[in-house]
Formats: sequence, C-alpha cells, structure tokens
Amino acid sequence: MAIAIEARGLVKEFDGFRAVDGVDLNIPEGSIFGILGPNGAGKTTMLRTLLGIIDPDAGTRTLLGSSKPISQSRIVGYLPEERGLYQSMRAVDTIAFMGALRGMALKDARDKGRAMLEEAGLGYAADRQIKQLSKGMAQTVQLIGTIVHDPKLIVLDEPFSGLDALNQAKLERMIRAQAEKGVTVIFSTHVIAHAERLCESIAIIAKGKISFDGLVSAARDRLRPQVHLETESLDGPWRSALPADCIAEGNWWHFTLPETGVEPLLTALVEGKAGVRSLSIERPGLHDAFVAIAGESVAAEMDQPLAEELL
Ligand SMILES: Nc1ncnc2c1ncn2[C@@H]1O[C@H](COP(=O)(O)OP(=O)(O)OP(=O)(O)O)[C@@H](O)[C@H]1O
Repeated sequence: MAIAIEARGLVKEFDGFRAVDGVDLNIPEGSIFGILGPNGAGKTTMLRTLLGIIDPDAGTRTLLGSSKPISQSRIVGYLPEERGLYQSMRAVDTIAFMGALRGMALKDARDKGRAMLEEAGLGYAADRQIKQLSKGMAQTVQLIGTIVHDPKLIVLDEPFSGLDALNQAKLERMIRAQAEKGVTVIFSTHVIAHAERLCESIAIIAKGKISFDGLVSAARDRLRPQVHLETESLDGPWRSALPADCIAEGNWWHFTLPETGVEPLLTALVEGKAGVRSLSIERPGLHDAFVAIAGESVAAEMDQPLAEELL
C-alpha cells in the first residue's frame, strides 16, 4: 500500500509545552483519513508540521515521497482552520489567486474556478465580492480555491466547523468525489460521526499523542459485538449457554457475543427449547470504539459542536 504521509517520532513544542508529543503515523494514499481529537489535542499543530508549514523539534516526516514537505506544495491543497479571504475580492478572482499561488496560470485558474463555482451551484455569485456572500458560500469559495489546482493530497483542518447541515452534506459529497478520483483527503475533526461516515482510516489524538492509527473497522473490532435475544421461555437448561455478562430484561437478554461465535449459542438455545423470537447482533460504532481506545474523559470532550456551529 502506498503511503501519502509517514511520520516518525514527531515532536513540536511551544515554550516547553509539547503540542505534538512523539507522533508515529502512516496515512495511506487514495483514502479518506480522519484525525480525531478534542479541542487543543494537537491536530492543527500536527497537520502544520506534516505539511512543512512549521518544522518539528524532533522526528521525521515524509510527504508524497519527499522529506521536504513544503517542496510538494503545488500538489497539496490545504484548508486552514482559521478561514480568511480578502473581503473586497470577487469570488472567481479569489479562486484564481489561490490557484496561482499553487503554480497555475491566472487565466486557467479563473476559468476553472468559474466552472467549479457553476458545478457547486454558485455560478451566479462568481462576480460577487466575498463580503457579499453568506458564510457558507464564502467557505465553499475557499474550498474551491483549495482544490482548484487538482492536488494529489487535500488537507482540511476542521472543515465542517461553522457549516450548516446542507453545506456539511455538500462538503461530504466533495470529499467523496475527490477520493473517488484517487486523491488522498485528510481532515481533522472533533465530531466522531463525521469520521464514521466518511473515513476508511483514522488517527485518534489527545494531548499530542496518537492512541490509535489504522482502519475504522480495526478500531471497531477492538470491541466485541453485542447480542440482543428475545425468547419464548424464561428459564431452562439453555440459560447456561448465556455468558456471564448477560443482562435480563423480561423476555430479553443482552450480552457480549462469545468468542466462540453465534452458532454454538444458537444450537444450545434450540436444543434447550428457549423458543427464539428474535436475535440481533449489533456491531459497536466508532463512538464506542473511541471510548475504549481514548477513554471516557477524552470522549466526553468530543462530539461537542463548537459554539459557532450552534449559531
Ligand atoms: N503558536 C503556538 N504557541 C503556543 N502554543 C500553541 C501554539 N499553537 C498551538 N499551541 C498550543 O498547542 C496545543 C495544541 O493546539 P492545536 O491548535 O494544535 O490543537 P487542535 O487539536 O487543533 O485544537 P483545536 O481543534 O482547538 O484547534 C494547545 O494547547 C495550544 O494552545
């Protein structure tokens, strides 16, 4: 599997405070990769260090095959957390300017920007100044400017913050469309649901350290599935087949799927005449896996929309 970004022992300190504390990371090429962590976990500092915007105090990183990540900036698109555009510039010129900064000819970037605005349903706003756009529209313009040069790697820092549900859905579609073209998309978030919907792989970061890096399915596999069983009978020899953690609720039985799997359990239920009315096996979600990996206290800081998302 090709690797888009590899980091080994990455450290970044600010006045003796370790914002990034010995990070090892592998981000596969062509996937959607989520960096999950609460506010202040070190996501932004890590992304900026990986991109070469700031240098680490220790450790190494390789970005698209280069140990000098900043030299790859023409094939990288980066949406920083703090959004900011020239308020008096027209939307289409903003995109052209951003494309030119990444090596495009101004005219090509302007033509492409106009086409991409059309595609995003904002063709009518191409010649409007940024200050005449809504917040969501301005964010779309900035996003188009981030990808107008067809980068191989897109890095989005908290891209969902400040977007309403409609614009969040549009952004999700855009991220998926880029990944379908083979582009690697990395985004940071403090909302587990965004990563669960979009990502193939994730890294979990808290207090500058990575506690998990790998496939979402591998994170979920750390927890055993839960079984919910309903029986006709309330008692009988079949009861001994239920594991020790079983919680009874009337005719319902809730327990962790035993290591031996579902077949021996079903056999015991049938032979013991439990009268199975229903049986469902629920795979743990990413939120439960996150709690198991990062702990309750870190999980409690997640999923909390920032104040601006509530506006
Ligand atoms: N330039 C800086 N100088 C001093 N401290 C900094 C600087 N940049 C970040 N920090 C500190 O490093 C820690 C990690 O910050 P960072 O912005 O990387 O976290 P984050 O996970 O992106 O959080 P958020 O989602 O709130 O932006 C924080 O405690 C922050 O105060």
